[in-house]
Amino acid sequence: MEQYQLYIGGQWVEAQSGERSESINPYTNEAWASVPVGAEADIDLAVQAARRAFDEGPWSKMSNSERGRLLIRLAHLIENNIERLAQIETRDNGKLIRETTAHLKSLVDYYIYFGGMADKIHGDVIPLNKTSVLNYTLREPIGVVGAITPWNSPLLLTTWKAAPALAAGNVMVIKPSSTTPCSILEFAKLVEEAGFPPGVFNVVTGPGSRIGNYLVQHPGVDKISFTGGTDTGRSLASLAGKHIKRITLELGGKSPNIVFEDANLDNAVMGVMAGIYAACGQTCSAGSRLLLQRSIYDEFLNKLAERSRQIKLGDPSDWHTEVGPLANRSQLEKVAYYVDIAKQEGAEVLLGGKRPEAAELQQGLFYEPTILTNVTNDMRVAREEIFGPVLSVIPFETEDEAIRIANDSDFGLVAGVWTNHISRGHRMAHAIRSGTVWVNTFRNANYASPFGGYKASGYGRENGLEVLKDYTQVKSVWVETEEKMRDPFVVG
Ligand SMILES: NC(=O)C1=CN([C@@H]2O[C@H](COP(=O)(O)OP(=O)(O)OC[C@H]3O[C@@H](n4cnc5c(N)ncnc54)[C@H](O)[C@@H]3O)[C@@H](O)[C@H]2O)C=CC1
Ligand SMILES: CN(C=O)/C=C(\CC(=O)O)C(=O)O
Repeated sequence: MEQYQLYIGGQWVEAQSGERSESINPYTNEAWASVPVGAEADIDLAVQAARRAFDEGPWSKMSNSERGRLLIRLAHLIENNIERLAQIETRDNGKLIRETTAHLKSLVDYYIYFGGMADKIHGDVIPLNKTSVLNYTLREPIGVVGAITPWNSPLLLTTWKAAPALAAGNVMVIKPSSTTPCSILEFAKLVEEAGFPPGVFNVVTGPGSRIGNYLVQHPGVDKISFTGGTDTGRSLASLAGKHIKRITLELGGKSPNIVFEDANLDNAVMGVMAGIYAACGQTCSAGSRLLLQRSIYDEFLNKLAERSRQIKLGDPSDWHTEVGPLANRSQLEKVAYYVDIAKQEGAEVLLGGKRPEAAELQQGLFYEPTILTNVTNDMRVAREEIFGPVLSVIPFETEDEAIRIANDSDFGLVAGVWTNHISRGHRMAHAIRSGTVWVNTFRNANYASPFGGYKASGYGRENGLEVLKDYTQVKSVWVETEEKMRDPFVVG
């Protein structure tokens, strides 16, 4: 059994309570690691360490270039540990080794990109119509960032916060999901090895409803960055509001994948599968509503169902596996619950809709790739995030109807559009109310391209230059060169 500790102030420590819990491998359904159960006292220690690091430690005295070099050194350490970290995340989360490895390779690029950005974050000199005054702006770090991260892609989604936050000069207290803490704790070992000063990067594991809440309300925390469910995001936003605390929210989705009759149907089949079966559907970017033009409805569904039946479920650490287990038992139960609701609402199960029967899949938290038909957009299964391999198929006749259905959602995270009519692709991209639209592709992400939601999918952006707005604050400096102060009773 692997043993982990909290990483606070550059030290590896037990939780103040001494309490520990086990992390479960969702493929074997067995405990494989033991981690501390942090509580409020541990958050206090981590925030104090982060505050000290930001307010008076060597980090605050470093040049931007020195901070950038640390991030680039971290990138190279990740590069030397890709296989080990990928195996740990696959063991902790059940994500395919082919995807955790791809994620880890991309993390190298993230830390190089933001390491290179660290000494290019600056303000402006403002040209005024007053010659006696010099006015310039500074773009400064916000301070202590509390990052609350989810279980579906722990290292990737923690990096989406840590790389820009550290590049901008902030310090961090990370609260990973209590169901998948291990890869983040392993990652903290590389942060330590890279030479980040004590207190710059702290990890406290434990129940989000207890210590995540506490972190949001902590007076020593200046900003919260959250990725997770919309319900949790909603309660955190209201908590942050009470404390006038900045918060960015990367929340859920119920995203449309829209296939027109003029699409390359074979590519669209792969794109729909990427949207709903990758990561076993456990991604905010899941294309969980297939909007299918009626003229190709039967032809496309037959192609999709035939390929879906061939999907290889199995051991996520096997490179040939295409869909692994769900990440935790409550997620498996949630998926099964929504399929039951769908049936009660009149949906029909074209494929899957149950746990697999194969003997070798009984131990793990598996659910069959599922296609639901006879779905209308007002059904719960078309309106609520399931976060599993469950596709709801909704037909449409015209482009306008497709736009109406796509936008008829509380969410607005991503959308896919499949058409060989390029002007239609652009029209759809402009008409759909979501933070990302993919045309003839699906589930692309990159360190240089901003990602985030419209509507109930959250606010703020991660990645790209855009993310700096969420990890810096602007100060305006005025310097008067006139000897004599002007009229004190009139604004300058
Ligand atoms: N948009 C996304 O990337 C994700 C969406 N989800 C959605 O959320 C649903 C619930 O999954 P959960 O694991 O419960 O996600 P969650 O949103 O509750 O958990 C995400 C993170 O928030 C923390 N957390 C939970 N409750 C909290 C609270 N009251 N205060 C502060 N932190 C809190 C958790 O410990 C975890 O670190 C999923 O079924 C899925 O629909 C879940 C994970 C990621
Ligand atoms: C952005 N995201 C939210 O859950 C998750 C990702 C990136 C993606 O799917 O595009 C992931 O889990 O890989």
